[in-house]
This record gives sequence, C-alpha cells and structure tokens, in this order.
Amino acid sequence: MTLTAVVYDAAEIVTLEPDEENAERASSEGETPADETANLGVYEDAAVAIEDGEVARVGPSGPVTREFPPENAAYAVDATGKSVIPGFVDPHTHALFAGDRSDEFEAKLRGKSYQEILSEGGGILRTVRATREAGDEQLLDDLLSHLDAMLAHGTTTVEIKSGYGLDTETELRMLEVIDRADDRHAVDVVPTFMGAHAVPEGRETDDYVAEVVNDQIPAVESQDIAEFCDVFCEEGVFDVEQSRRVLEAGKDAGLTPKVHAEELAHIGGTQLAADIGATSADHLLHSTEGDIAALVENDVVPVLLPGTAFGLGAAYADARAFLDAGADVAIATDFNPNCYSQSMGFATSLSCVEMGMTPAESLRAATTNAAGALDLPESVGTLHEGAPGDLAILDAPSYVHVPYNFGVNAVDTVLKGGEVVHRG
Ligand SMILES: N=CN[C@@H](CCC(=O)O)C(=O)O
Ligand SMILES: [Zn+2]
Repeated sequence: MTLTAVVYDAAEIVTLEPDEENAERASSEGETPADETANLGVYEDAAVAIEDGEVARVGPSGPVTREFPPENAAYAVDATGKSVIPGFVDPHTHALFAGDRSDEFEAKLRGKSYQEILSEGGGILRTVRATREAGDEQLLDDLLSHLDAMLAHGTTTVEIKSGYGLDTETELRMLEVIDRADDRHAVDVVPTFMGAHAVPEGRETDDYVAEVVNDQIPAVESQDIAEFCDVFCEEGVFDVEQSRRVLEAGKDAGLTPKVHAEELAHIGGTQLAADIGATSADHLLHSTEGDIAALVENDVVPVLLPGTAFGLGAAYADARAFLDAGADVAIATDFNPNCYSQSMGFATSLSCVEMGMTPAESLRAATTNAAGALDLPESVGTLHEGAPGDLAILDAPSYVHVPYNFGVNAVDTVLKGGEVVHRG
C-alpha cells in the first residue's frame, strides 16, 4: 500500500456521508443548521488519508495523522484554516465546441429569445458549422483548456456530450476528441452521444431521426465510445415520439438514456424519461407535479441547471418541489456556448439564492447526487472510506463559503486520486 496523500489540520472536512454521532448530537440540540451539517458528515479539526488513490481514513486530525503520518505521504497538505469537500461532479455539459457566441449573449440582453436566434441559423446550428470546420487538434486544445478551468473550480468528474456535429462523421470525431481529453486530463470524463441535439439545416426532422437511429447510433456502438444517449426533447426540436425512437435505439446499442426535458416548454419529456428508464431528466423548468412524482417513482435523477435559467433570463426550476417530493436533486453547470460558466460553485450560489436550496442541499446536489445522475459508483462524490481520493481544499473555513462567496472561486487546491493536480 502506498500512502498517496494526507490532508491534515483542516478546519472542516465534509464527507457527504451521514455521521450518526453528529446527527444524534445535532438533533438532540434541535438546531436546524447543525442538523443539516451533520447530515453531510462534517468533521471539525480533521484529516483525510489517501492510500493507493482511495480514502483510507477520515476523521479527527489527531488519530488520523497518528495512524497515517503526513511525513510518510507523497503529498502532505497542511490545511489549517481551510475546509475540504469531495471534488464536484458536473453531470451535464456541452464542453466540446468551436467558435464564439458572445455576440448572442449581447443579443439576448437586447431582448432576442433563444428560439429566435436558433431559427435564424444561430445558436446550436452556428456552433455546428464552426465545429464541423474545426480540426481535431483545435477541438482538443479548446476542450483541455475548459477542463483546466473546471478543475481549478474543483470539478474532478464531468459529463460531456457530443451534439455539435449532427452527422455521423463529426459526431464520432467529437466522441473521439472527448475520449482523448479523458486520457490526457486529470478530470474524469463521462461521454454522452447527443446526435439528436438539433435538426441540421435543410433537413426534415423524421428523416434526420432515421439517420441518428440507423447510421449514427450503430457507428457509436461499433466504436464503444459513449455511455449515455441524450436527446433535446423540446417544442420545435424533437417531439416525444421522435425522442423515444432515438432513446430506444440507443438503449438497444447499450447507451443509457438521458433527456433534455421541459426547458423552454412543457411537451412531456419528463414522463418519457420516467417511462424509458432514463438515468436523469435535465433542465425541467416547466415540469409539473405529476412529472416530479413520475421521476421519483422511477428513480430518475432530476438535474437542474440554474446557470441556463440565469443566462436566458428565464424562471428557474422549482427545486423545492423536487426536494419536497423526495428527489435526489443534482445540479450541473450546463457549460456550453449559451451558458458560459465552468463553475460548479456558481451553480451552487444560484441554487441557493434563486432556487431556494440550502448550502447543504446544493453541495449534496453538486457531488454525490450528481454522481447518481451519471450512474457512477455510490462512493463517487463522497469522502467516505473507500471513495476515490478526489477532493477540493477551499481557501475558507467552511463548505458554506462555496455558495456564499458568489462570483469568486473558493477552491485552493485539488486532489484527484490523492495526487495534487491543481494548486491555486
Ligand atoms: N438546450 C439544449 N442544449 C444546450 C444548449 C446548447 C447550445 O445552445 O449550444 C443546453 O442544454 O442548454
Ligand atoms: Zn444540455
């Protein structure tokens, strides 16, 4: 066994595992904030030891450092005055693209809608043109620099979708670049095929759906290069039946379904996600009570994307309705040219201020629940013993500073598998 790292003397370590003693103490004190903190499994004056890339021990600094002396570790980090959280899991991004759409941000500020921009050949279709023209090396370089930004903001696992190719050749090229980035970068990448992201210019929707089903999905299957299949089930894009055809074909090819549902209008994508056994349904700005019940009943993770609502100037998803129904709500950045933020910390700030979540709920949504939206092992997004040694050390005494210090990156140092991969 190799002692990879010991992070010691932290003001606080959040394990995301309920700590029974803490929970009992908090509930006997009857204090809501303490209770919430206890539910996150928080240790004060704490240390975490990582052996062979996995958490071997976490708890009060004294006993942990006696058992695992920092001087024996490849990486010894004095975290005095700092706090430690699991690395963020960002379960919904479109981080691979070419081109720049900052002028559309200005157009939206002047009152133009997302749909108007798309119907004029802008939006996704513009990024498709730029991505088809870009070389693989340029796409890879851009993606690696976005992954650097994510890592610097504490993200250690990210999902990335294809979907700016919209033809077999470019969709495969995107998935290959995503695969290369996963090999090259410390951040773990989960690949999703999203040929059904938009209807290419000049094509009829059913005809394009047939191409996705008959050409693109078999090509993706033969290369074994994606884990999920996603579809933009939206008014004016793919309707429920077209989306179902894509997701069924994906399932037959071993790709687990995900659905972009009820982002701009309510057309039934959430119910489709529940019926088809999707791992997650994402966006959900217009979901109904019935939709929420269907997700909970079918164990579909709701992935809320507050940055998208912020960028669109739209009403936010009703996070409280999902939480009160017992859903394991996840949040994501939705990083893409229309939602230009790589920061899960900013997503937690918006979740608290605009969606009524508590800091504890937003941290859970950005770590362990986000791992659930990607079918990752239960230990991912926690610092439970046996979990991957993926963590962010905050330049702040408590995890609450992540949403509290809005617009500023609270992350100081990041460890992936116990190795220091970013220093602030
Ligand atoms: N809504 C569909 N897809 C993306 C936006 C992609 C784009 O505008 O380039 C999303 O999830 O927000
Ligand atoms: Zn998306």
